[in-house]
Amino acid sequence: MTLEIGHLGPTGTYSEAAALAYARAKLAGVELCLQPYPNIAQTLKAVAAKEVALAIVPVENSIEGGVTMTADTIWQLVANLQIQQAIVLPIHHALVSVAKDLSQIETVYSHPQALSQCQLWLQQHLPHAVRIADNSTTAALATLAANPQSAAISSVRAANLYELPVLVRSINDYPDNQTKFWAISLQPTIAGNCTSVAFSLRSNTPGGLVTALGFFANRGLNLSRVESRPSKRSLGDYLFFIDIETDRHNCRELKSALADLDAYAETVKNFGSYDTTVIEVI
Ligand SMILES: O=C(O)C(=O)C[C@]1(C(=O)O)C=C[C@@H](O)C=C1
Repeated sequence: MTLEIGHLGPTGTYSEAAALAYARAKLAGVELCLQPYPNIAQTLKAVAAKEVALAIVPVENSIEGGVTMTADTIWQLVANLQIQQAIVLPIHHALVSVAKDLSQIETVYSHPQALSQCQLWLQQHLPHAVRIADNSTTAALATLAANPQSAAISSVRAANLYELPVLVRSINDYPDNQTKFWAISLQPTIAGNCTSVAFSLRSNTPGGLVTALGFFANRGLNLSRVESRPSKRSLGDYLFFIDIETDRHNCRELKSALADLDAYAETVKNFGSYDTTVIEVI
């Protein structure tokens, strides 16, 4: 049987590299069919619509923080998306271009996350180049061969796939650049060292968030991430995304904390419990 895995395309993205790393670590012997999608929202919608069995999407970067399209889309989709695994990938950006040197480059294309992760380098080395946000780090690569005034921020792996020269290697502003991806499907997940939940509150009142987080603190459950996103209903109204450290010794506490949160919050979405695989080299 072939397993269809959706990821941000076109081919060569870090999301595709994460999908391949996940498959090597967890799906040995399974026949794969990788499906590139034009953006992260469409990748997640493809799992919800059962077009693909699994999607690999970026969640959080060590320099730039949360990938907002992923958080917003998993909250909005009615389907009960479940995280099967987190995959942490090292991210080493390169400047890819057929230009002879930097002085020829007028435009730099990339995903907004990658442009932000290299902003100090761009400011120092290409202060006059126009930065153009694209759907992915590889979206512009097919156009670069004929265009020496343009460059893209991409991986060396992607440059090789598109047979393009790497003009400068390792241009991210901080060398320890990592992005966490989630492998998401409709399969329920109940065990793992992290549980991800999102919730909205009934009203914006003093102590509302403290009360919600207290359900976990009072039971000795540690949170490893708290992130807020606008609810998009009104200015100052937020959704909260939390990651809870879990193991087989605290599942009773987790269950009762989630029951309290369910009763207290307006809407709660539980994206499941899962483990993390850290990839050293891609
Ligand atoms: O554009 C890509 O190559 C992606 O897979 C997306 C993405 C992201 O959204 O964070 C993934 C990893 C890097 O942090 C930069 C871009």
